Amino acid sequence: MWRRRLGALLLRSPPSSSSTAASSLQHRRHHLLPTQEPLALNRLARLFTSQAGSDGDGGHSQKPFIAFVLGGPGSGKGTQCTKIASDFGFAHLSAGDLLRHEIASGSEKGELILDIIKQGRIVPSEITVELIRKAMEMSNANKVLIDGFPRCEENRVAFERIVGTEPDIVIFFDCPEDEMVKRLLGRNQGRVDDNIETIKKRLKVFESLNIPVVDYYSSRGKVHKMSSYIVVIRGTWLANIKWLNCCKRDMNQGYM
Ligand SMILES: Nc1ncnc2c1ncn2[C@@H]1O[C@H](COP(=O)(O)OP(=O)(O)OP(=O)(O)O)[C@@H](O)[C@H]1O
Ligand SMILES: O=c1ccn([C@@H]2O[C@H](COP(=O)(O)O)[C@@H](O)[C@H]2O)c(=O)[nH]1
Ligand SMILES: [Mg+2]
Repeated sequence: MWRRRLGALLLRSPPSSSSTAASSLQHRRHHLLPTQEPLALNRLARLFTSQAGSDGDGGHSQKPFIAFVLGGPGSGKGTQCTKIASDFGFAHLSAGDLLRHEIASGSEKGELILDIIKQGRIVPSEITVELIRKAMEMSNANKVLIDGFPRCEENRVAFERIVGTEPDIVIFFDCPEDEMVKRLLGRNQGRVDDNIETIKKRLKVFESLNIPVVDYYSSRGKVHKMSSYIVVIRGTWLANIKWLNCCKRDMNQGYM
């Protein structure tokens, strides 16, 4: 009963088909793996609370449990990571936020980073990996979500070489392009890259450079593909009605 009420609360209006800048972009779906249904999502929740060292005591010498969180721009990585971090006790390290902090520090590196972010390109691996490595060390956490990294194969190789480990899992938020554009244009956080020109570039970079990283980890059985329409409430993943309808349609079309 409570689930049904929550489902109703999560009901959102269907996407508008108006001729926004978003609608000119193709709606693409990635078919690397089937998107997981709600019960399967809760297996991930169990993984977080069992295998992921939840009984650790913080100050430890063991390698932390690492989850890379990937997805296109605006797919909801930051939003979901905030919830996962508070529900499951993960440290949340956003690569984009670390880069923005570096810009805010006024360093010389920050100027280079700002220029790259404005163009929707990828910051050199040594810079990003070093920021992540330091943040991991400072957090001293035994469970870490690394949000929005690695962006490309070169990032991935640099992380594995410098930090000396692979992620335990990769969470991939699958989101249609028109939804991502709509979310980014409505985000309203004053980000220099939330404008349609940069968004188009970020989407191209995502398709050409980030998807190969997801493919690589898929081939190693590490990817948990999730719908970007899910929400996490008190440790339980719930799908909203719009996503369930989307799944039904996909099943009818033989996608799942
Ligand atoms: N499930 C959702 N339904 C609707 N809007 C959402 C959902 N998840 C996140 N949003 C909104 O979409 C916008 C983008 O979300 P978020 O910042 O989490 O994305 P992101 O993947 O971290 O993006 P970026 O790669 O640009 O950092 C935010 O305004 C957020 O509130
Ligand atoms: O590993 C990374 C992460 C981010 N960038 C650059 O920052 C922006 C914004 O990142 P978000 O994750 O969307 O906050 C991204 O478009 C890249 O330009 C990066 O180079 N490497
Ligand atoms: Mg983000």
